[in-house]
Amino acid sequence: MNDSLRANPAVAVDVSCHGQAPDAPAAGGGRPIFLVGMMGAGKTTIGRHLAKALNREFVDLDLALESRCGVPVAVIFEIEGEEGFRRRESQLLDQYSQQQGIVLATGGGAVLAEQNRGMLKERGVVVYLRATSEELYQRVARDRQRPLLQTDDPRARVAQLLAQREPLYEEVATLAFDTGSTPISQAVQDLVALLEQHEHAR
Ligand SMILES: Nc1ncnc2c1ncn2[C@@H]1O[C@H](COP(=O)(O)OP(=O)(O)O)[C@@H](O)[C@H]1O
Ligand SMILES: O=C(O)C1=C[C@@H](OP(=O)(O)O)[C@@H](O)[C@H](O)C1
Ligand SMILES: [Mg+2]
Repeated sequence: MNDSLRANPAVAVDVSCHGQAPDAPAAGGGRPIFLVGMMGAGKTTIGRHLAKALNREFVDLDLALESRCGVPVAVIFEIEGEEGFRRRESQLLDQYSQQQGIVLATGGGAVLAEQNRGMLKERGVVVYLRATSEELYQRVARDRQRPLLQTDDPRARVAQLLAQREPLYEEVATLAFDTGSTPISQAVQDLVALLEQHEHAR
């Protein structure tokens, strides 16, 4: 734990953490592709496969934050609250969204800040991975890693967050893609085709 987050919460608000900054933006490589959507939409899973299929580097914002801070996202929430987490998330998004040629999986709440939405819209192609509330819930119900769902009624929480965030995902989206009943491998193939179509139409 290089950030002493748990050992000494008083120093935990060092927003920079101590990990490495992202590499300098690669020359060329195309505009970054940003995946947005709710928890359980498949941003992390599909993003990793999509990057491979497109021969791009994959970055997951939560994993990048965890690796920089040396603690899981849940611990950042525990110690700094959602506000502290969002501050770190915005800072990292600002850095990675300038990196050309990557596929970037954001966290589900990255669209909440207006400043983040601006970065996403201006800097890359934004794909909204969509699924119904029930599909999302089924995918994340047993997962202990998502602090916002550690409530008495996670199903209702997913529904409430989706209702609040859907307009924000739609606001930033260049393209939307339904992941509901599509197996992951098929979703990746379809997304590659959708992105190619989009590039040709530009
Ligand atoms: N299209 C899909 N169909 C079925 N399960 C999926 C699909 N996409 C993701 N999953 C599963 O849902 C869970 C959450 O996916 P994850 O990629 O972590 O979503 P996110 O990063 O958007 O929160 C994982 O167990 C993953 O395997
Ligand atoms: O929806 C959210 O606010 C969050 C989603 C999570 O990422 P995933 O969407 O990848 O699960 C993670 O960033 C954090 O737990 C908060
Ligand atoms: Mg994820």
